[in-house]
Amino acid sequence: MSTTTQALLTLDGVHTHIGAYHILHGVDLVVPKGQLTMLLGRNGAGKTTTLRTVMGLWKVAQGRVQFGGKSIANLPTPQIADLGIAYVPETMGIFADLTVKENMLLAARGARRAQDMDEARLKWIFRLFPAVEKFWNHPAGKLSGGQKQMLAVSRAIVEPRELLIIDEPSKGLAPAIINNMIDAFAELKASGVTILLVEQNIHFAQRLGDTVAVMDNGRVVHAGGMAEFSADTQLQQRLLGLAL
Ligand SMILES: Nc1ncnc2c1ncn2[C@@H]1O[C@H](COP(=O)(O)OP(=O)(O)OP(=O)(O)O)[C@@H](O)[C@H]1O
Repeated sequence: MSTTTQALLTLDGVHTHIGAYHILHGVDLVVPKGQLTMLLGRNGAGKTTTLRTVMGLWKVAQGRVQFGGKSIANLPTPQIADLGIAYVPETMGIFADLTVKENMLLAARGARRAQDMDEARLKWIFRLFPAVEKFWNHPAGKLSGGQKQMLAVSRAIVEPRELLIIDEPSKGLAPAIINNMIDAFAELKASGVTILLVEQNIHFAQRLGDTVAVMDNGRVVHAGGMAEFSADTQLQQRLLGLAL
């Protein structure tokens, strides 16, 4: 990372316990402003726990979490969200029985009707994710996996947010849908949003990521530029166990 790049989110020696288990063992992570950071690592490395800890869904037992220079460790989750962080969990948080429109209205605080939502923003979301417009009045539970993921991201950006945190957006999606997703994230980033993604799909990660952090056993064991990481297949093999 260049020294002129400003960090938007910083984790410093973060430890998290879940019940009796010590899961994060001193996570150091820097998410530079305006960039797309990929958080990679084998199953069980601690990626989801790291995201949940940032969002205040797990308690920070030790260490610092700073967003825009302000300490957010152990603030209540709604307060963390209000500071400008949107989080899309792996479960996506969609209400299956409600329509796409109702799901969007619930995400837009204070909006009771579609007319109350920022029209220009909604048009921009429709352009990024046409399925959201196409299935506007359909129950969200009827959408395909890819469309649900697009709805989940649309809900996260229905109001301007500085940082978007998404857990495995490409999971279970067909390659063609993943390509649409890549284009949408690239455009989101171009709009100035900082993005932190957890990924298992290395090709998705390589095509989108500016920076990369790799976790293993509750720690970040590698951090740097995605271009360098992409070029170093031995490093990928060692850290992710990928077949060459
Ligand atoms: N609610 C929980 N109770 C007990 N252990 C948990 C809980 N959630 C996660 N863990 C454990 O914490 C460790 C890290 O899990 P985490 O979900 O953060 O990993 P991950 O890197 O996101 O993996 P994956 O890619 O499989 O989602 C794992 O060993 C997991 O079993």
